[in-house]
Amino acid sequence: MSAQVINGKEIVSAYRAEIKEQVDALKDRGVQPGLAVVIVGDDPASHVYVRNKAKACEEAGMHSEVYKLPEATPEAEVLELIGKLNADASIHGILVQSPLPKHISEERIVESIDPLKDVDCFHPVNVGNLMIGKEGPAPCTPAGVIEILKKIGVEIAGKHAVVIGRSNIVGKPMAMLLLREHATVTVCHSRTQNMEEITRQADILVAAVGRPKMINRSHVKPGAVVIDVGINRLETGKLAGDVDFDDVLDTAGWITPVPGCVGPMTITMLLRNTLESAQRTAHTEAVR
Ligand SMILES: Nc1nc(=O)c2c([nH]1)NC[C@@H]1CN(c3ccc(C(=O)N[C@@H](CCC(=O)O)C(=O)O)cc3)C=[N+]21
Repeated sequence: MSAQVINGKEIVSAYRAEIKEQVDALKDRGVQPGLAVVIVGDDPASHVYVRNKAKACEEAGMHSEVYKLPEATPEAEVLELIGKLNADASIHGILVQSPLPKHISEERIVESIDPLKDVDCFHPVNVGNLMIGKEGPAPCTPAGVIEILKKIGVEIAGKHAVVIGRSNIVGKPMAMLLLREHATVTVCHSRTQNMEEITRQADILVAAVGRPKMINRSHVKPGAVVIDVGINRLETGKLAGDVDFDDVLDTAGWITPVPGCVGPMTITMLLRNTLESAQRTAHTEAVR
């Protein structure tokens, strides 16, 4: 038996159509959601992603601004720009693309963003709110994974979900969102012993390691849902996930392709977070 390959394109386009409807409804009330993306330096991959984000915004009827700053920009200048964007009523979401040049502190940058405009959900206030289950944004990649699981109709509650990776942007918030959905959650990482034994217990396996094709059939329980968060550019120029897709195909029950699933879904969640931020602003203004 072969796994069902999750149709990312279909899920993404349906989701974005729903977002666009809500954007149109908000525009009728005089508010156009706006996203500002700040990119410092000239990492080619970052520029591709930033272009994709701006394009997705425009297609959804949102306003988008991209600030491309040279590699040598002093941190103070980036902070000044963020200060302006924080105060700009036409901007509801601010995203500072990582990685940043070494002379700039990611921590100071993230903490300077107004938590209400933090559509990445990287600000400590939003990370804390996520931990205690408060309303607000969720980080785009893990939020996208949850939406994918819901769209294919797999039950999360009570299932064993194993997350491989413990980064602040994917692994940790992923575990938290799965817990919110009532999964039993295990987090594996580079120091985990007998990892295959653990991952083979997973009903839902999320790979967020950042190493191409590391996960193969020996890690996967027959019939498991395998979600591949990895986006690794190979020397050939091709993209590879963290999962060895061909090897796992006959074992998994469901599997996400790379490219074409978690990546575009991440951008879709960025649109959702920006929309919701704009909706909250519109609501606050209406009740004032
Ligand atoms: N502050 C910040 N927030 C981020 O969300 C953020 C970031 N910095 N830095 C970089 C990573 C990476 N990331 C991707 C988003 C979409 C695709 C995507 O759409 N990928 C396509 C392929 C695109 C291609 O061909 O390269 C796909 O998987 O099908 C990839 C990567 C967001 N990131």
